[in-house]
Amino acid sequence: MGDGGTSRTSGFEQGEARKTAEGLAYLSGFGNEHSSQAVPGALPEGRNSPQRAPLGLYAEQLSGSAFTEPRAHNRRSWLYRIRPSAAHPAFTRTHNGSVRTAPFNQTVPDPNRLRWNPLPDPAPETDFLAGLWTLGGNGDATQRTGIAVHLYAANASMNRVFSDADGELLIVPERGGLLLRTEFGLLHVEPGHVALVPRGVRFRVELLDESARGYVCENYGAPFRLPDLGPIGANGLANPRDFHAPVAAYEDVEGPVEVVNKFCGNLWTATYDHSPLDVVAWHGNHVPYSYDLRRFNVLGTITYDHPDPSIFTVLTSPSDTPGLAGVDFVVFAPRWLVGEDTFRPPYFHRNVMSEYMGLIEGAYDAKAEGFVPGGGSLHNMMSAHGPDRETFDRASAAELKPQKIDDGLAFMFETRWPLTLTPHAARAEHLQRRYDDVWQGLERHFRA
Ligand SMILES: O=C(O)Cc1cc(O)ccc1O
Ligand SMILES: [Fe+2]
Repeated sequence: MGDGGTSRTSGFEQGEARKTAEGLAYLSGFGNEHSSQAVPGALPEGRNSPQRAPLGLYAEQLSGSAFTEPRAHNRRSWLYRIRPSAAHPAFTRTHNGSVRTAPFNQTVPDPNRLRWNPLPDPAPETDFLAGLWTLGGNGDATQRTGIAVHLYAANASMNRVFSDADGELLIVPERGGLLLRTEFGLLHVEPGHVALVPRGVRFRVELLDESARGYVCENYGAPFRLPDLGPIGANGLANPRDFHAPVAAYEDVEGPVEVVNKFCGNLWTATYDHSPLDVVAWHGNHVPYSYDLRRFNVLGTITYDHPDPSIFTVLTSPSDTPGLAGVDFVVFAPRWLVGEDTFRPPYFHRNVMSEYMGLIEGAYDAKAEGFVPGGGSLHNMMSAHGPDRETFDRASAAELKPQKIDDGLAFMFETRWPLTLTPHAARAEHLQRRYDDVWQGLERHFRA
């Protein structure tokens, strides 16, 4: 059991947030039954709901799965808090900003290969929520299927609290460190790390640098889990112990706090008379977590051929068909390439799955230029893509000695359903107009 410190101030100051973020304690392990208390004795022993919870706290269950789902998939946590979550005034609609939700049907699904530059810099005082910009998605949030792909660009810490009833949020920072203050405690993530906030968990994002930018996969479907390893064996890819959950830390703040709730595609707001980040102790397995992508144990060929990128899956959200993911989160991390008589970069391909890719740092081995950190590409179902001309020419002639790829960190959200764009993504200034050209000039070399 981890003992967290109490956090009594909201710590909106950037310097203060960084001081708080550095040296945070964590609980380790993916999917564990964790428990934590910020004050000794706050966590009841031996039962979840004593007649009177310790220290005058309120006991409350937060369910991430139906009560009746099989034990292996059952997710819930028990929270011991200063006020029950039920103590809040009515929510009223507020503007959705640039956040959109499935079903996405305002544009026609596009078979073209598409690529975007990074989002333009936000207006002053843009927090994480105001800076969320939906690229597109699939499925239907009310049916709990599919995903949305969002980007964010922010230059101010939130002084409000957000929760998403529609799905879990996988946050992939590309620029700027973040301190996530959640009901369960604090998580510090930097570019190269990811954070996951489960469905319904309230949190606030504070910036640790002047500005922050990144990507979000909002997953309406089954919660992300670690992929099965099959013949790989008992170890490898993302190792469970490298996932960090927070230790309990609470705000004892009275006074108006704005809480924004995303529900079935719309943002709703209410002003509470206290901070809802007031959980003093908790236990359970429906918890936020972070993961450092550089801890990923990259596996690959040691003979020949380029393995399919499913071997780089960090997390998967299964659908109702075995092996067919609602979404996989895949990372292209630094690694050695040693394949003999092999075209080593990603091959030319057409995929029944749809691929959204982003770049956290450096370059990606299939694209010589144009795919830049903070930008993204979409190769929808069956669209033909692969190495650009320059990469093809270079890799076809390269001397095949062992080569370390260590100048980039890219990722993919790969989903079983095509992604439909929001109108603002389809018309964006930063959509590259001539992406197709990267495959121009691939010459014929055929000789019969
Ligand atoms: O399109 C991409 O760059 C992603 C990708 C990478 C790879 O190594 C093999 C197939 C694939 O779709
Ligand atoms: Fe691909």
